[in-house]
Amino acid sequence: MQWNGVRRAHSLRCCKTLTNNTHLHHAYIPVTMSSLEEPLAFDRIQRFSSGACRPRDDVGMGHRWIRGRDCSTSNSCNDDDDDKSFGKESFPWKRHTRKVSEGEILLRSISFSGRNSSSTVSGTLWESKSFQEHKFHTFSSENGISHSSNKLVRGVPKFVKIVEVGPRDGLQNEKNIVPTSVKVELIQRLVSAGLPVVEATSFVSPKWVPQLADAKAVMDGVNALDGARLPVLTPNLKGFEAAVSAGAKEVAIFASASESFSLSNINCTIEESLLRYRAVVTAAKEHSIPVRGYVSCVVGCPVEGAVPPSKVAHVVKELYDMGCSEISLGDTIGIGTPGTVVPMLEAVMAVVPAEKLAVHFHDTYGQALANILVSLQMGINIVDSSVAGLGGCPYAKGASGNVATEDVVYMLNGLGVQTNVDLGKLIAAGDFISKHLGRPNGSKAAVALNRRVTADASKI
Ligand SMILES: CC(C)(COP(=O)([O-])OP(=O)([O-])OC[C@H]1O[C@@H](n2cnc3c(N)ncnc32)[C@H](O)[C@@H]1OP(=O)([O-])[O-])[C@@H](O)C(=O)NCCC(=O)NCCSC(=O)C[C@@](C)(O)CC(=O)[O-]
Repeated sequence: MQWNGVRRAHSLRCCKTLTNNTHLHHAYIPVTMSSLEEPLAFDRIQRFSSGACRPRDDVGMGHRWIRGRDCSTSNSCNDDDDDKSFGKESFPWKRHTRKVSEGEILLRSISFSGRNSSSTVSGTLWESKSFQEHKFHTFSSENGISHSSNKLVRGVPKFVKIVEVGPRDGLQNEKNIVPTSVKVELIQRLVSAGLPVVEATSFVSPKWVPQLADAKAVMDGVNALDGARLPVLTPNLKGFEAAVSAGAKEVAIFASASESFSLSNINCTIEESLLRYRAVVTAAKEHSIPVRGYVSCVVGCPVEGAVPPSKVAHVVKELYDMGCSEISLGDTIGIGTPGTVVPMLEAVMAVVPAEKLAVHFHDTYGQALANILVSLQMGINIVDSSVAGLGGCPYAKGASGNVATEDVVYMLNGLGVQTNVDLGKLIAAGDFISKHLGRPNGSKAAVALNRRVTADASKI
């Protein structure tokens, strides 16, 4: 989650400490958020989780935060260690090369094999003067791990829907405004990589998020694309109406589990935002437009510290009851670990079915893939991610972007989970936007695979 723009003074009702400040504005927020620069060590966790704004009677979250998960779901959290084979993966490589005539332009073909043949995903990428074929085995073929035989992966779904949020969540944070044509090409590339949902832009106030002020033009450029859904963010009826007249066929509303964050992000309290969103959902129903709901700060808030799972569950349930077709749980500042994510998911899954939930992890502490894995084990099968790990938060120094889509796809391929995403084309899309932004691709998998390709090419 990233944003930029104006922060208007607003009455604060959520917490005594903040109420004592006359208003919530830039000068306040970064001071608290700068704590993200420090590693989240044990003493740091205690300081973070005892934020001044957290209700004093909330001891449950602090306990969980420190002690880690205490899970009662059947498919994920038994800690038996009788199946040690999972850790013994090997990575055999098959490589065939052949020379081609100078100047001939060929497409590289890479195939990524999962545990069984049905999970193989292949595609073409990178124009090249040479042709090679690799088989990347990211699973062990020796120990015979399968969904039915290994309890650690048994709970993982066979198919995961990836919701690509890079063009919106990623680009809303860029210091320099990205040209509309680049945004459009990025979306085109992501759609052609097989991503089933690509969040295209936001119809928010351009004063708040100038980076996405070209929302209508972006929609004009991508409306004709087939093969993917292209939802957009709408914070109110004004945004909804603009989105519909720009051709949007799906929208997303975004609430928060933290009062302070709600105020700083959309300038209203949680309850006020829910009122607004009811109006959006009602209007969307009249147009038969599906509405996705987001809840930010599901494990921690940059201002308030730890956020109790019960509060997250309350907001999620409100969005579900008002008619959201899917609700995405955002670890906005990427502070979660499986130890905090599991209790949050337990609380949420007690009020909304797992199949209606998505997870949205930022990767500030490098915990995103672990958090995704544990979420999948608990029955979630929708994952948000951002190509090349685009993103970062201007008010949380040191906070990074969403987990990189390439890394998620690489992990899922290794688990034999289908996504229908062509990793090669996805990496090419990530390289495209990274090049435009003038920085290295933020995906570790993309960097490693690119390095391998370069090394192999030099041997020819
Ligand atoms: C909600 C508001 C509009 C309230 O902002 P406000 O200032 O309280 O609104 P207002 O009603 O007083 O309007 C102020 C001005 O904005 C205009 N305006 C009002 N609405 C719109 C609109 N829809 N589109 C275009 N313009 C709009 C309105 O017409 C007016 O213009 P003026 O009269 O001054 O010229 C503002 O706070 C806002 O736009 N916030 C958006 C912030 C944002 O986009 N944040 C990032 C997305 S959330 C996120 O990233 C989290 C997520 C989803 O990724 C999950 C996670 O990681 O946690």
